[in-house]
Amino acid sequence: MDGTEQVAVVIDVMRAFTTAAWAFHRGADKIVLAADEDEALAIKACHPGWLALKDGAPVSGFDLVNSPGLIREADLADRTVIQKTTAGTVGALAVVEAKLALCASFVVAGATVRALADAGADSVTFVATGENGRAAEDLACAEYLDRLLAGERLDSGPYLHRADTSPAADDLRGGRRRGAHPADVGLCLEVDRFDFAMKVGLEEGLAVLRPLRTRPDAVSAAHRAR
Ligand SMILES: O=C(O)[C@H](CS(=O)(=O)O)OP(=O)(O)O
Ligand SMILES: [Mg+2]
Repeated sequence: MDGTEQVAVVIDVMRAFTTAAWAFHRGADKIVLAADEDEALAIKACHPGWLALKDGAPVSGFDLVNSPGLIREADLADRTVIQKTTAGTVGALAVVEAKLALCASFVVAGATVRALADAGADSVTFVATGENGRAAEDLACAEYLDRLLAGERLDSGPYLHRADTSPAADDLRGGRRRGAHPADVGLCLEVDRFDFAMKVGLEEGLAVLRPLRTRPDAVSAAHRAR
């Protein structure tokens, strides 16, 4: 795609963009997305006071883990977090130059759709990040967002069920993912837990994720115009 023309929504339900939303809720000012562990640590070295977060088991040099259940206990007031994960942050970096790039999960679903409507987006590319784009929880969230954007009144139940029965959820419950909290799956399935979308863009050479407040009536206004 021509990155500068497109609107992209990058989805990682379990767990990058559920964790990111919780980080903002806990006060984070911004989240810098890093391509890998080395880059995350290099960015941290240049910015004393910034906190580094990665997926997997806790590792020396990193301050936080990619787990909503753990992040919800953290005091991140006015802090900058550098996030590196296997799937979500990699997907976001791939579309960071798009005209509008949002990072999404179920916890910011409604706000994401409002942000798209607010921007007048009539063509949206959804990017499922898990399992090379085949992750059931990400595809369920993408379909949910797409149908909401089309103006359908939806029961989230069937979409959440697909995510709840996904291999990722099974791995988390079974303790096969490192750096996890028992509440992680449940926290990833809280639809509209937060009222902000999350927008990523380039700032001084860094990919920066920030909360994006939306107009509550944006979707209904967009539908009236169709
Ligand atoms: O932290 C996660 O859930 C995954 C990595 S792993 O499968 O647990 O190793 O990363 P994400 O990019 O959030 O899907
Ligand atoms: Mg994932």
